[in-house]
Amino acid sequence: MPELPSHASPFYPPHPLSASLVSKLDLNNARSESPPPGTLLSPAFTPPSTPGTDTPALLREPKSIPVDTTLQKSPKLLDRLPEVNCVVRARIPTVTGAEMFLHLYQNSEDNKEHLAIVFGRHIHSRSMYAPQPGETEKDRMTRGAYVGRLHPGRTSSRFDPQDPETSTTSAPPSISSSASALAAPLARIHSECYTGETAWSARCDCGEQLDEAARLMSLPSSTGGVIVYLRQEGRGIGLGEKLKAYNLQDLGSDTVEANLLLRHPADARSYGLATAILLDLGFGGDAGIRLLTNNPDKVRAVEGPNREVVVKERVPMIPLAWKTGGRKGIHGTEIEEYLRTKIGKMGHMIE
Ligand SMILES: Nc1nc2c(ncn2[C@@H]2O[C@H](COP(=O)(O)OP(=O)(O)OP(=O)(O)O)[C@@H](O)[C@H]2O)c(=O)[nH]1
Repeated sequence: MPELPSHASPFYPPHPLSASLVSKLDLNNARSESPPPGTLLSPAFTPPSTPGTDTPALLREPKSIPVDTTLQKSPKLLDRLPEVNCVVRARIPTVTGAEMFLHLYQNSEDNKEHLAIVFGRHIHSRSMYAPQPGETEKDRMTRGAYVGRLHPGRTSSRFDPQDPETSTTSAPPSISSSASALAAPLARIHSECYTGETAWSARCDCGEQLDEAARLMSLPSSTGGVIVYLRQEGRGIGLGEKLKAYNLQDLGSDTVEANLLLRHPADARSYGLATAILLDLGFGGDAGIRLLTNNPDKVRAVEGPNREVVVKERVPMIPLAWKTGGRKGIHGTEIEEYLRTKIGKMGHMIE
């Protein structure tokens, strides 16, 4: 096996045929005179909105409610936060035109790929920027540990002569040192929902909430923010068990009863990983965050055992159908029942 750079994947060494294939197909210079047939179009060219449907084009900052969690009964939290390490980061131009940086984390608790979806170039992961032994500048840029923007020919991860913002600093700016960070930054802790975010389910509003969080964090007036995307599908019970819960719901149970019938807690999630990721991204300390949620348990739990992160304000996530008087958003008996159970049995604060 040839010597590979430290960033090379252990599983996929470059295939000798790949270079000749690229030149044969002339992929780098592909220019088509006529549009490609519909059958060849990537889904990326078809409807850009996620199953949550689009949210209204309001350019206002969201309304938020001051929060004082010291008055709240503390939920059961781990004594210590888990360790997290951002192993790779990349810029993603999105279908709405906004740009975000996807951060992929490893952690000391499980083997899942938890993510942080970061809006704003001033928000940086500390673990990502820490130097690694023996790495080259190319290695650093390949794993995403650079300031500013990558472009062909760039040689330094720390300075970019083409970008004055990077040329005078050796460390990435932090969110707290950013002059524009007057309002507490927005944060959402989002739990994975394959059905609602990918498979067009109208049983829940998860896809819609993800869209709305991203929209708010990319408003021109926004100071940016982060969506911590935790892989705790089905409120922590996993997709297989959630699908069983759906069948029990079709047989007459609500979402809480279905979990209990399957011998799971009503909600099996925890948020220590989210707290640790927020800290890694510089969201700790008294400056606080504005948390996008309706879930009262989440508000205190996200702060961590010693209030390492402070939730200053809560931004309610109002279902789009309610906000638009039924003109947009998800409709149906299932979503109504789902929201009714969240309010009635789980105490969600959906005004
Ligand atoms: N067990 C179970 N999980 C569900 C069901 N519908 C959605 N989920 C999961 O619920 C999680 C989202 O939680 P919600 O209760 O909708 O909202 P929340 O995160 O507690 O609160 P918000 O921050 O206000 O969104 C995701 O992991 C979904 O996969 C269901 O019928 N049963």
